[in-house]
Amino acid sequence: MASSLECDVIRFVTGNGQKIAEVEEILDELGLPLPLVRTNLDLDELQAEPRRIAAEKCEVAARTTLGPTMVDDTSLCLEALGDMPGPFIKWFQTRDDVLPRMLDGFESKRAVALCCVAFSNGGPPVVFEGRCEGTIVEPRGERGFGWDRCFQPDGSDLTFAEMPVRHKNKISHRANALRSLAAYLRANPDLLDDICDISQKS
Ligand SMILES: O=c1nc[nH]c2c1ncn2[C@H]1C[C@H](O)[C@@H](COP(=O)(O)OP(=O)(O)OP(=O)(O)O)O1
Ligand SMILES: [Mg+2]
Repeated sequence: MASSLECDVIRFVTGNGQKIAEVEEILDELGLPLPLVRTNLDLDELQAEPRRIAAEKCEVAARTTLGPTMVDDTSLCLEALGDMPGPFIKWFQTRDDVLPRMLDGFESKRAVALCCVAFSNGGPPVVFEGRCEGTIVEPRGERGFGWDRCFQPDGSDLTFAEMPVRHKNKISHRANALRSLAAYLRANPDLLDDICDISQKS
């Protein structure tokens, strides 16, 4: 705790408070409590391949915030629909049961949640991808956000919205992306030189 006060900050650019809450909890759990500060910038999201959306958004954000920046862009890919809506998922969340209704008449209910976390400390962004496979089900549960009530990860009888947040944060697409980021930052501690000393935090 004390060391983070001596640190500069990383701007986490998002309009979604629940997303950054999960990111902070996952990083804590990984023993890497980065000094994140939420910055609520409404930036355009280039519609492209998911990794590029995150990279582009991070680059624009780093230029705008003029400092170390992180973004998370999350896609939900439905097998029956050729991986659509993917990054467009946000615009399909008009009703709680919209995902199961979209798959009415399709045999496959398979879905992949894909989280792309991009980080830049001024240079070109690096992107880390995390996946979580599962199935789309009728909405169940009260926790979480977005499409958590309709996503049941493989290996569980519960939707993300039914399981304790700690459990979601162990197995989620976001946790998998942040594990790769943590490994990268631990292998390249010089990247955080101006921000914080992660050796005190592991
Ligand atoms: O773990 C998740 N569990 C359930 N739903 C989720 C999750 N993560 C993102 N979501 C939702 C939010 C948004 O409807 C869409 C992704 O869009 P995405 O652009 O990444 O998020 P956003 O626009 O809400 O926030 P931001 O300002 O960081 O772009 O899927
Ligand atoms: Mg967004």
